[in-house]
Amino acid sequence: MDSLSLRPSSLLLSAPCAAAAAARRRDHILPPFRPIQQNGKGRISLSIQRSRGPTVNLCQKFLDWKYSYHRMSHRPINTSANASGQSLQPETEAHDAASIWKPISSSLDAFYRFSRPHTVIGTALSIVSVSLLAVESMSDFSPLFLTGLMEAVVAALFMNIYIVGLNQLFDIEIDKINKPTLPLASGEYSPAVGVAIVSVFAAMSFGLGWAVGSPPLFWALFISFVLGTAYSINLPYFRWKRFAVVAALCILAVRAVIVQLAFFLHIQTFVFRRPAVFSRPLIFATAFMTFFSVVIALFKDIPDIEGDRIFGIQSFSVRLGQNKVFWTCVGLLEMAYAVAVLMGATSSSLWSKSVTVIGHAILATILWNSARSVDLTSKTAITSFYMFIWKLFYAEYLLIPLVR
Ligand SMILES: CC(C)=CCC/C(C)=C/CC/C(C)=C/CC/C(C)=C/COP(=O)(O)OP(=O)(O)O
Ligand SMILES: O=C(O)Cc1cc(O)ccc1O
Repeated sequence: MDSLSLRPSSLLLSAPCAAAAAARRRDHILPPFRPIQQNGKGRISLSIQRSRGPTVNLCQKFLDWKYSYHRMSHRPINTSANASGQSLQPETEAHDAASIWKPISSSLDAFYRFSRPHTVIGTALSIVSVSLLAVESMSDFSPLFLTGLMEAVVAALFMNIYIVGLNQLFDIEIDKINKPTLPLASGEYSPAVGVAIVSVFAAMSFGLGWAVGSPPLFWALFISFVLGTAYSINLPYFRWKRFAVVAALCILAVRAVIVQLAFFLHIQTFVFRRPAVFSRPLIFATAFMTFFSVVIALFKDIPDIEGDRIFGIQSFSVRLGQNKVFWTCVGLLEMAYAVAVLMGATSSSLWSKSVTVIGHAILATILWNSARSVDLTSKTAITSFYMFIWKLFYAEYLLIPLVR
């Protein structure tokens, strides 16, 4: 099973050939190779495709050198006995410790990449932040609140890992071009391992959601599961990521509506047993995150134009061009900051007014200055700006509990 019944609808070139050509054009320092494979002897081997041009030979030489250097630097030096013949052993022990630690650290590293940490941080921060909107006084910081919050965060993170993991399972071939370091695309995880991880995380999320017994929490998990599945899965009428507007609506529904409303309701009605009241900061958070979700949905595809085009994903960047989408995203975020400044200015609380106005004005300025210096011809520069947008997303959730 190479990827889960992925059938690119508009293949102009044969996928492996196109992948090799695309990889050659990428501004990654990577040779045009097929996925990294473990050859069973612990050595990483790369199966080079078709032509072996000078770049490939250079890369192969570099990798051979790196491998032999790696082996040399790990070769144990015999210090098992000193001059008087006494046994020393530390090198063997150090070698054993390294051979135990290395696979553990590389599995942790692969799982870290598989979990798409920028989305995990966003989910955790957003749920903590909207939960704080339900806090009315210091006495609300009770073990009851902390338990309810922890349950919601953990269940949502499990679902987050299911959603992003399922996406990688159905995108193995696309990610070989767009995101070759993801563990399914690189071959570090087999599809069977991917299926096992996503199944376990979906089950743990629903198990926890069910055990907690909070209707808003359970529905939040269920709707996110349905939308996350429909977004990626390759079945008739699904794989909504192919349609730019529907794909953006899925992300908007979860990140703007469900996260704000359902997680607030979980704390407000299930944990605190208070009536549902949609306060000004909650409405602000939902409106602001509507802008932000659209920006994330649009922006995440800007660096991926190559693979998306080959596999028939009609993203906005594929249809309109990277430059247009980039500046639309910057414009949308600047508009959201302008609305936030205006809304802060109308606050009746002086400290909240100051924090909201000044905080958003600073973020808007930083965004503008950073956007102007991005080299739109470099995939690395666009990707790093995308990660900067996630940092603005985190910063927003630090400001939201201060909005009154
Ligand atoms: C459970 C809760 C409340 C939150 C989960 C938080 C998440 C993951 C929200 C996103 C909702 C959603 C429907 C996401 C689908 C988006 C997805 C998996 C995008 C990846 O899209 P690609 O275009 O394949 O991007 P990459 O190339 O970066 O993989
Ligand atoms: O989480 C999200 O809001 C969308 C998303 C963005 C991304 O860069 C990778 C995965 C993903 O789900």
